[in-house]
Amino acid sequence: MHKPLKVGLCGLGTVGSGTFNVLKRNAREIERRAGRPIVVEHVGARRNNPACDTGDVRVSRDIFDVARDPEVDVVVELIGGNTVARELVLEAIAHGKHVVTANKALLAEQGDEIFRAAAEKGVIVAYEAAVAGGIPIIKALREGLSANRIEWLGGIINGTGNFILTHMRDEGRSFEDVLAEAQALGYAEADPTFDVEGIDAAHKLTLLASAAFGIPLQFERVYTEGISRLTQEDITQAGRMGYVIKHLGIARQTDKGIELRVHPTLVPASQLLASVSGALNAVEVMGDAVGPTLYYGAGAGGEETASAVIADLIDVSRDMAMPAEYRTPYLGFNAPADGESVPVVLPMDEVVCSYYLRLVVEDRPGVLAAITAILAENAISIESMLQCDCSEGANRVNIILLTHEASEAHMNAAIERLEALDDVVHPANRIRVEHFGQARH
Ligand SMILES: NC(=O)C1=CN([C@@H]2O[C@H](COP(=O)(O)OP(=O)(O)OC[C@H]3O[C@@H](n4cnc5c(N)ncnc54)[C@H](O)[C@@H]3O)[C@@H](O)[C@H]2O)C=CC1
Ligand SMILES: N[C@@H](CC=O)C(=O)O
Ligand code: NA
Repeated sequence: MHKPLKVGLCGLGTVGSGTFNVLKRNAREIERRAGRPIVVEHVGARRNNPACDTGDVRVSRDIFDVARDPEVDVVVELIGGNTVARELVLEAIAHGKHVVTANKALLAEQGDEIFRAAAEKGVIVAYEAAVAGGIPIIKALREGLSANRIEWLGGIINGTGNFILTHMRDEGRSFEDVLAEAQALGYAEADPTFDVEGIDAAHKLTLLASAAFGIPLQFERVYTEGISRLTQEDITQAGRMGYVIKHLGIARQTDKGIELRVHPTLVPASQLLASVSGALNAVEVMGDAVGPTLYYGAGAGGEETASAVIADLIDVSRDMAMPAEYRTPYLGFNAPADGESVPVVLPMDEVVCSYYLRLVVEDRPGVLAAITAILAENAISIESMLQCDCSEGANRVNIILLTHEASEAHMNAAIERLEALDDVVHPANRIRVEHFGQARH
């Protein structure tokens, strides 16, 4: 029989305990796939986790003992964050270990350093679990779709955010109440502002965009807006107009550069993405040869994410004996040839899309004319408009507009002038609109 692959498992929280348990439960199946047993040799954990019986496996309180253990072939980093986790991963690499991680914050922000160190040592760094949890989207982009020029991808890549929006819409529950439930279920990041302010989705989009377009990791260039300012009123009004509000990550190749953006988005209720509920994720990818493809499933959760961690372990087991230059590149592409350029990220001001705008206004003659004049002066044409009651009293109404495509710069300029009107009583609620797959003008 082949020698087992010996795993050093660091972090025994939601994903760590899920990984331990699935490795144990499906040991026979995994062994037949990997061609040898995959066994946990050494666990690094601050404390035991009642969800997981480590039996006679060696457990150290100091995770660096795991990274330095000569018996360990591959270190699985599941502690999260990007301080100690960075040191742990670099230490493991320095000791010649392969690494599997679910840590998108670490790779999106410090991936350059980590992949460079790994390349120098000839070790694998695998991260399927870092994007969309159990959905094999990194595998799809790096391998399954590798014949294609990717035109765009977009999707729901934060389970906590989608869980919150789903329950706010379907049950009218408050943001705080649903967030607390997502935390209790183990979906949220240690700091849940990463989920609700879009940072976690921006980390994931950074990794997706590099794997899709062969561009460097550029987390700092992702335009990032979260869901914390969305109102129940907008969720309801969008529904009345035939849309669902989803928090999306979008990366699109255009003639001028690559759009990289994360924000709440109106999606037509008839589209598949609109019906993705709860902590589920879905990513749609458009390849020039294959056309649209859709990847759907669990984006968060212990065993769900463990599924991707273990798939990476099986890949490590198969590929570690292969010369490094024949393995799948970390981000799916080899470095560009000398003199070959890669596309740049498009500044947000130059992004073009359609918009939903909700203005709360004093119900006085002339207000509508003033609004439409400002939009026209900024080259923004209106697709449809709705005036309806608002909850702020009889003298105030909601004006809701859907626009045709306009540039972000024009929309920003228009909003500034709209908000300066005496009769507009609040900052405008602006939500971008996407019709994936339909021709753009
Ligand atoms: N929870 C989920 O659904 C998903 C999580 N991830 C990622 O997986 C990673 C782990 O997430 P969770 O399991 O949810 O977190 P968690 O908070 O449940 O578990 C992390 C564990 O690491 C331990 N830990 C932290 N620092 C340590 C140290 N210095 N020494 C020893 N132990 C230490 C903590 O005590 C905790 O038990 C994160 O990078 C997260 O972003 C990725 C996909 C889904
Ligand atoms: N907090 C994340 C966990 C998975 O990456 C999420 O909610 O999606
Ligand atoms: Na994944």
